[in-house]
Amino acid sequence: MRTVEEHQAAVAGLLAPLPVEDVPLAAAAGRVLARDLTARVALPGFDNSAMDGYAARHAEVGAATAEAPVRLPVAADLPAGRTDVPPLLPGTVHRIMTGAPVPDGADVIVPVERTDAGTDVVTITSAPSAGTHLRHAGEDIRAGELAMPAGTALGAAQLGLAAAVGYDTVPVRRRPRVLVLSTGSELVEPGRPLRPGQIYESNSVLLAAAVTEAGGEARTLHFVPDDVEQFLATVRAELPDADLLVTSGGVSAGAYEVVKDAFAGLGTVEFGKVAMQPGGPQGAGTVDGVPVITLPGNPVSSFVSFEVFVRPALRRALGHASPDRLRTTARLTAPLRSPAGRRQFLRGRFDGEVVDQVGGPGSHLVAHLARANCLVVVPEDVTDLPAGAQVTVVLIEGALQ
Ligand SMILES: Nc1nc2c(c(=O)[nH]1)N[C@H]1C(S)=C(S)[C@@H](COP(=O)(O)OP(=O)(O)OC[C@H]3O[C@@H](n4cnc5c(N)ncnc54)[C@H](O)[C@@H]3O)O[C@H]1N2
Ligand code: MOO
Ligand SMILES: [Mg+2]
Repeated sequence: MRTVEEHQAAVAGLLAPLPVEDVPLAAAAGRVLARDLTARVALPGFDNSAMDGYAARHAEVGAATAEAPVRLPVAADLPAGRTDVPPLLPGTVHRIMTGAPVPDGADVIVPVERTDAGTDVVTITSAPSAGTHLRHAGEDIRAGELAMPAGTALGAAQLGLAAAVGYDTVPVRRRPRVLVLSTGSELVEPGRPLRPGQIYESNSVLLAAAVTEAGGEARTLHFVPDDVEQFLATVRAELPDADLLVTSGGVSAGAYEVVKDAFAGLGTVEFGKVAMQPGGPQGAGTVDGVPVITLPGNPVSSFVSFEVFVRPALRRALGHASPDRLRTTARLTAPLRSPAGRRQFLRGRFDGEVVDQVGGPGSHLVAHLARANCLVVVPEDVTDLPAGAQVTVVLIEGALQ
């Protein structure tokens, strides 16, 4: 039996880093920076005002009070965007807006609230200390400095920074094209009538969403019954254009294990057990040179297997600096038991401090899975944990990451 780490390594080894492409910023949310990005300009690009008010010399306005105000002529008006900024001559102020360049000679911005807002002559009734409300060129980042290293996940803030330092496109790795194919003669398309013994097919949509969430491009093939010919015909038609095929079902010990049977004499897919629960039966390898990962069919097994094996491999291929989910520790609200020799990935609800187990260990408990926001990891050598014990939790809900 393989360890979780051994199978993770086998799966990760199937997927090479994807080619790099330049993508417009507006289309780059959720992508991963493939190369270091250096700042093309400093931020701020020039000394500028943090407030609407008056650029002044502190020596001339610092003593102003309501009883003894300072009155000075307004020599220039500096809206944001003004590119020709005259220097500040002694005995004058410039009216200035937030973001406008600070004129040479000014060493303080007096906010408009501390004045009578005059446009020709201004009366200043108090002034902040020297240097106040000035934003200095390069204090955020200097030109030529590393803005973001390769591997940075591009969210809102990161894309904002890329634009602010002068990029209209970013180099990112191509999204992996992932085929999703579920198997099972009991499966029926959701929305159709069910006959006794049939169930709605749910792994396709679950796995495709997981692929998308991991940064891949999912292509869902219509599920097939436990029929080797039909399975292989479907796979063969689509495989050449894919970076990865993920299947669900048909890999255990039954008489109709379609995935196992179909790949038995084909390619390099090896089937075996991994010391974990759920997600025991697994397979991985290549078919016609294309990586194939075969997940067990129980919905919770499929989900957990994707989390543990497929997601990190996809994120590595995408160049993510952090292929793993956020994990932390939590205290159990109730005792739990776990089989020896297998790492358990129980479903839990974590509130930032303690974790409740959600449902039992059964890998068919899909309603309970949907209520969980974390996986509770119980190591292979731990069989009993009392209430209050510290456990590792892996956060699986977007909102908590
Ligand atoms: N004798 C043994 N039986 C089983 C073993 C074992 O070691 N010895 N392992 C069990 C474990 S653990 C798992 S997990 C499952 C894995 O089975 P398969 O990968 O072969 O999957 P199936 O048999 O096709 O289905 C299992 C289960 O999941 C339901 N299912 C499958 N696909 C879907 C889908 N697309 N949408 C919704 N539900 C699906 C299916 O109806 C079955 O109930 O094997 C155990 N058995
Ligand atoms: O491995 Mo199965 O995935 O325990 O239910
Ligand atoms: Mg089976």
